Amino acid sequence: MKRTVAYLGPAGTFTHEATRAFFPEDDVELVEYPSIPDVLDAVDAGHCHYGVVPVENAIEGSVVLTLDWLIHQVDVLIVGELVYPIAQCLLVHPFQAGRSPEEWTRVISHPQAVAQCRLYLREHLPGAEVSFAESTAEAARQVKSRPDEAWVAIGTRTAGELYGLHVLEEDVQDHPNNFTRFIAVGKEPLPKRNRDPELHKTSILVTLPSDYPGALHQVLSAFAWRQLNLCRIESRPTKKGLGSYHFFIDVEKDWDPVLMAGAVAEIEVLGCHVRRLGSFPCYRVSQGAKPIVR
Ligand SMILES: O=C(O)C(=O)Cc1ccccc1
Repeated sequence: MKRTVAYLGPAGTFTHEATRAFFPEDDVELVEYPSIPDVLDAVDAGHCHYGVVPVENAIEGSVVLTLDWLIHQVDVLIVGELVYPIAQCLLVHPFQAGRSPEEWTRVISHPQAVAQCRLYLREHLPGAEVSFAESTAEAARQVKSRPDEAWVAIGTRTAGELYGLHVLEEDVQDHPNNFTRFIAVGKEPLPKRNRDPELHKTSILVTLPSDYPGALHQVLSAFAWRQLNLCRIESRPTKKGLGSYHFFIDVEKDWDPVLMAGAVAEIEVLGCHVRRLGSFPCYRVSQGAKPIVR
């Protein structure tokens, strides 16, 4: 039976490219979903074996919809990570391609993509109104559906090819070295893979019992004295009141019954609630690599 993988679609999103790079095998069927919550729900409900969503971008930071949906709405494991290069392109309908910069009336994209190009848009398309779409390829589809409008989508070169749009400009993000971290989620860990990962990580979600001086310091020291390297810590509101947070903590270590289990047990003794989000292999695609979407 083919394994199914849900991704933030439609075809031609950055997530689509990242999903293909993470699952290049022929016996994997990719299934598009229109939003990040739809991908996570599809995996949680057992409609797909795995799902891929963006979680963090080098310019814009966390994709908070992904983090919050993981915390509050679904019970899935993080089973893998892929860091993928992001080159934002301006895509326009071929009928409109001859316009000058001040004539574009609307820019459409996913909020993360818009945020990665804020300086560029202020300088080069100041007259354009911004509107948001659930994904970059959805924005491309909207531009394609209105040949009479001077609209611009921000997205992948692949979307330009798939939807027959003209690539007006490439690499319009405000900073070079633009990468997004994508996670693969599932109900079960991935079977052993034949590609060696760059490293393994463990993600946990820690909720402090109450706020007292040094509470977070105590949590962090459980990792520090075991020489466990933390590569990310991110707080999100518990939604129960201002000043109350969950902490996402990524540790550069696969799960093990001594060091990792010991650190988690120590944090639990402090009265914290700890949810294990997964231990997983991490991969990276370098800048300039050709997408393998098909
Ligand atoms: O995958 C996409 O195309 C998205 O719309 C989400 C996104 C946006 C910008 C960078 C990475 C992922």
